Amino acid sequence: MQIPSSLSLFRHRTPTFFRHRQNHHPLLITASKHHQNQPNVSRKQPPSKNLLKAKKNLTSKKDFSTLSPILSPDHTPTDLSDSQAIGTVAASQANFMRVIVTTEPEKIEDSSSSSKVGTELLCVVRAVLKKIKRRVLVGDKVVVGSIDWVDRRGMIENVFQRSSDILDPPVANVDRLLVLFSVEQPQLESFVLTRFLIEAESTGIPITLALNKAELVDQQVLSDWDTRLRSWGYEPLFCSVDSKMGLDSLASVLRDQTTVIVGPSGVGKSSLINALRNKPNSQVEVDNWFDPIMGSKWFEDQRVGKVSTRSGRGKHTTRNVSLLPLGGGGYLADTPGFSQPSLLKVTKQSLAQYFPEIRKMLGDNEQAKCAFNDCLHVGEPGCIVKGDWERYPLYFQLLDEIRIREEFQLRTFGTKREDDVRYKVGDMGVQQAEPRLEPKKHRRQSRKRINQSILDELNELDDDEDLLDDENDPILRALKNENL
Ligand SMILES: Nc1nc2c(ncn2[C@@H]2O[C@H](COP(=O)(O)OP(=O)(O)OP(=O)(O)O)[C@@H](O)[C@H]2O)c(=O)[nH]1
Ligand SMILES: [Zn+2]
Repeated sequence: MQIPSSLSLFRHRTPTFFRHRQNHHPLLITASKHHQNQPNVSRKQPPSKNLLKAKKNLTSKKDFSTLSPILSPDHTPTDLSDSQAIGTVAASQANFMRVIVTTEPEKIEDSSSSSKVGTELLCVVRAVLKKIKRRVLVGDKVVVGSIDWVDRRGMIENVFQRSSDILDPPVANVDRLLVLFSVEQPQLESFVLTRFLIEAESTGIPITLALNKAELVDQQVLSDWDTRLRSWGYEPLFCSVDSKMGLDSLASVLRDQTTVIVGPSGVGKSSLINALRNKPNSQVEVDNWFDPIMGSKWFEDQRVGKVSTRSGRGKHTTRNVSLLPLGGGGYLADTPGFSQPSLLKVTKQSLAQYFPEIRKMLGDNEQAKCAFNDCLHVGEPGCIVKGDWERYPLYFQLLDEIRIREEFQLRTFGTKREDDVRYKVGDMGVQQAEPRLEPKKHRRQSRKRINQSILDELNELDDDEDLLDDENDPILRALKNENL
């Protein structure tokens, strides 16, 4: 078994970058206010020896004032040390993240012959980020520190603010949604397509609409769809993975961007992902990201599908997604997005703005606004949205569906705002709604509570010892060694 030299991950507890920024960064000062004193914690149950050491380290030595500020997306740190770099999280598995370096310290660039940009680093997430619930997602731009350039390891120290994040699949900083349908097999159907488009529009992320399997129908059918979809407000790209038609245009649209493909089953999403990666007839690469570094045996043991003895449920069952680097630059998520659009983020009031046709009617007529601000555009007097467009009936149909859902929410939870309800996918994938707790900012965590949650999390690690036993887990072993 290959044992990574993860010791080096833990050497620099307080990276110079953060110490430096603390002097002038207002966000940092706010963020660190509540954590300045040393925590004073009582323990409920005796944890195992090695974790006890880890806890002691966290609760006595850790300086909480270095809690990381949220970095603005276009902030470029000029004071990166030799062991720091900026990168993009391309994949995550168990406790590890694969980060591709995008910006390196200038010193490194000068002194070494080859650039470190593009280097893949195997990283852990700095414990304090987990404690303050700063989740690191695939797609996140991050600061990596404590880098060992030889062994290609590091520790994620901070996360830049996201331009967007989507939940299905969980990816940050998505630049584009590629809505993929096929003209045949399965046949293109306007209502299903509209549902996907509305769901995509509701993310606010730019959309490209592509229609695959174009080789299966004649030119007339393509041109009819082209006319129709243009009247909806889209410029469809026709393509065929089989005949390679249109793949170059698609590749150039996706260049230098992070893209998630969405669309129904069977339209060719996986085939297209493979084609754009020039990997004909191969499985989408998901599983071997970490193997070269971790050694597959060890990694297998950490994988999805292990069943917890306690809960009887699978652990780590969250969907793993990786960003696959595209030849011409940019990334493609290997996991297609929302296979069944739920439209849960869409309200009666917001639905209209997700129809380009309605947007155009309202936008084109600066002074000709609807008589009422909250007009639903269903034929109210003074409404400027007339019924002379193809998808008007579909708008009604979706409005009806959303109205029924909102009434159900109102009856069940006393609120119809999507934000107040969260949906848990329960057994057998059935969605269950439950009222959301008060937003976090109204229940600011006390220091004691934060400290307790640190201990709780470490206790959870204790509980998970079947999964992360210290002899086999390089990180726990490193922690243990460091504290000896
Ligand atoms: N005729 C034709 N068939 C295609 C084309 N692209 C993909 N297919 C076939 O369509 C079928 C479905 O392709 P997939 O790539 O699995 O589709 P998918 O969208 O990933 O499907 P799910 O995994 O169910 O979501 C496969 O049999 C492909 O070979 C194409 O351009 N033309
Ligand atoms: Zn109106």
